[in-house]
Amino acid sequence: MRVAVLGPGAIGSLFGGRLARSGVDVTLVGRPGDHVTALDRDGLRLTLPDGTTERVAVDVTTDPAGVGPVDVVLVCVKAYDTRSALADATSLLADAAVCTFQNGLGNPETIAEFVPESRVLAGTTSHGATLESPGHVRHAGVGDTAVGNYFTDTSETATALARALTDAGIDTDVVADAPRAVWEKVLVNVGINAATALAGVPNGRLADTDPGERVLRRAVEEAAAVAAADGVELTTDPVAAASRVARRTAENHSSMRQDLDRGRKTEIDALNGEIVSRGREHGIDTPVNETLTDLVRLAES
Ligand SMILES: NC(=O)c1ccc[n+]([C@@H]2O[C@H](COP(=O)([O-])OP(=O)(O)OC[C@H]3O[C@@H](n4cnc5c(N)ncnc54)[C@H](OP(=O)(O)O)[C@@H]3O)[C@@H](O)[C@H]2O)c1
Ligand SMILES: CC(C)(CO)[C@@H](O)C(=O)[O-]
Repeated sequence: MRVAVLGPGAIGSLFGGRLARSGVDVTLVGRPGDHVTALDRDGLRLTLPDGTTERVAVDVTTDPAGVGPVDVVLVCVKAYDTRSALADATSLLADAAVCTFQNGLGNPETIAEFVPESRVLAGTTSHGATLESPGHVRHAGVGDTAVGNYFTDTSETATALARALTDAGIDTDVVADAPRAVWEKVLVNVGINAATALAGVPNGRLADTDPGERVLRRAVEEAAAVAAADGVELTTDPVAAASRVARRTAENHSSMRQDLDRGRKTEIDALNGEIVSRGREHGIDTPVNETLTDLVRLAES
């Protein structure tokens, strides 16, 4: 299997590095900058959850046209970069299945603007990765990963990708209902990310304080109503699931909190923002998500 990783940041470098280390033919496709320069010069420095660091030789380029045909493109840019990254990399998409491991809603639909729906895969991952410095990524936390076809029945490519990731040390399940998997992760992020970013608290405060618990519950309940209207049948209680993740990651600073703290753009539009716009389409009021979205946009501005 030939793989291209579009967006070799934290999660893209982790997945790409693990695949390369296990012998898969993988090319990281990034934007010019210090990180890509360091990857090209020194390989990837990957610090593992046990604290050890290894160096992995990786093929990296800023020129998608030079990569040649691939079987799978892993889309690992932030949600707000999906469309422009794919538009810059159409040469990679001729025959490839394109798989998103991004957080948020709307990524598979954006990918489907570039390839037929039968080639759109979507996954979720609870692994945690952090870009420590150019060329250096820390695998901060181990978690579950799932992948499946988003619009059609499970393809051989989805199964082969799950096997390749599992062989590379990223245990990956094939899911028949990828939209549900994506939504279930979104419901966790909708409950945790904006609230922790705005309040400046670690995730655990949303499970062990009354105001935190209230904001999480209201945001997730609104989003679950939108999921139901979107035709998604949840298999778990989404509020309990989000609270469980908040407790399990009690000391973590959510990705949105880190983004706001560092003055970076957040993925609010693909998370709570998408709940608000889909809610409007279905005639469902989402005042808590609307307020969280407005406040994060205000903080970003
Ligand atoms: N990190 C995690 O632990 C984790 C876990 C689960 C899910 N996710 C999801 O995975 C996605 C990526 O997150 P991340 O933390 O890995 O973000 P990140 O570290 O910011 O990585 C994104 C990478 O994409 C690159 N990029 C942007 N536009 C590009 C383009 N046109 N062509 C090529 N590369 C491009 C960026 O390059 P520049 O350096 O030039 O900006 C950056 O290297 C997000 O949706 C996130 O929610 C992350
Ligand atoms: C699970 C999660 C909320 C833990 O911090 C993570 O997905 C994040 O920060 O985006």
